[in-house]
Amino acid sequence: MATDHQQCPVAVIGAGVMGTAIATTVLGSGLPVVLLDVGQAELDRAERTIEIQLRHARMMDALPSGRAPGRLVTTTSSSALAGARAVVEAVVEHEATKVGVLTDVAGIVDADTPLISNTSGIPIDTLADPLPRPQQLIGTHFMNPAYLIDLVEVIRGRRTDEATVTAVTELLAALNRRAVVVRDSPGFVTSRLLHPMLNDAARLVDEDVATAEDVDRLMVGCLGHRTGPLRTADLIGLDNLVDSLAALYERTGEQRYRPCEQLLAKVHDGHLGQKSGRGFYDYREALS
Ligand SMILES: NC(=O)c1ccc[n+]([C@@H]2O[C@H](COP(=O)([O-])OP(=O)(O)OC[C@H]3O[C@@H](n4cnc5c(N)ncnc54)[C@H](O)[C@@H]3O)[C@@H](O)[C@H]2O)c1
Repeated sequence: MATDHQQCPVAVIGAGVMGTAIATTVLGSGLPVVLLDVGQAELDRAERTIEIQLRHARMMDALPSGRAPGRLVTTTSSSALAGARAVVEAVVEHEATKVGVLTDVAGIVDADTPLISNTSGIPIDTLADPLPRPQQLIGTHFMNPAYLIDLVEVIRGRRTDEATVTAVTELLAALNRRAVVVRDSPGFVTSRLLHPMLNDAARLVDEDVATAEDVDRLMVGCLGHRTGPLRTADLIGLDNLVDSLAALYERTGEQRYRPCEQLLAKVHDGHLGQKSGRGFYDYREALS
């Protein structure tokens, strides 16, 4: 009997900030997920976080209504991804790691399975280059928190084919997500605009022009930002922000992308933002 591909799980690789939130979005839409990470501890934490995020998403009316959550399977073995409907790669923002993961999974899933990277800014064409089927790679830049934000930046690589674009926009529609499709370029649209702004905000604190609180208060109160750039940086994860800026700097040579000392020092000290309990702000009480 032929398998109905729509009923097959969505594979999510990487159970960090984004992989967990993407898994919540898919599960909350009633679709099954197989979530892979290299560490069991990350998977255990993700399972607990998904429970909380599902409740939060329902409270905020952010997911399709009237659907029972899909089934979650967690694994450290990539062979468990065989038969996936689509693969979403959400591992760290390092080109070699992403290419390794995508190459491995391309050899495991069916030949027509779309491969999706959630990279913040590494060009899709660069990631596609070493793959056996580069036409099946596409970028979906889910924003954080993915289970609350219904718009997704979709990046069509130079070689991404029409079937992949269609399969991925259909999948996003099943998640009640709207897509804006853009062309490939370092940082695409959102990271190219947002990341240097976050870097500059950290630089202002570095130069003692203003405190983190005052930078954010000005951006919220005067310019209508929702939370301010430094709270946003803490939400993203300062390690990921540094990696994303470094990836953009490496590809463009533009100084505005060079991670500033303030960010590098915080990452060096393990102050990664919300996920570690401290960043520009202190979250330890909320986490305890
Ligand atoms: N954090 C954000 O706000 C945000 C927003 C949009 C896009 N992104 C992008 O999403 C991706 C993931 O970012 P994140 O913030 O979730 O990172 P993270 O550091 O929170 O999580 C990364 C996860 O990947 C896992 N991992 C590393 N190597 C792996 C491998 N070989 N196989 C399987 N798992 C592996 C790690 O154990 C970790 O759990 C990055 O490309 C990032 O740039 C992040």
